Amino acid sequence: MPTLHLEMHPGRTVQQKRAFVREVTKVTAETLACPPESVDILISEVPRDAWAKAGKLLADA
Ligand SMILES: O=C(O)/C=C/C=C(\O)C(=O)O
Repeated sequence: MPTLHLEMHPGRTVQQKRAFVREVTKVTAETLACPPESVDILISEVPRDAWAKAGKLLADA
């Protein structure tokens, strides 16, 4: 089964996440030719003080 992982900062509403998983599931099922029921999406919310880029925490940028 396709399993998609999304890592992003906290702050999106549940409505935004609901719309995201609905649309991404639809596109995944169409493009990968699999049933929507087989598509899992895991959303992880990583705060800016736990995410670094180029050696710097995003919270410090
Ligand atoms: O990596 C960055 O500079 C920005 C990442 C942004 C997100 O993950 C987000 O908007 O959730």
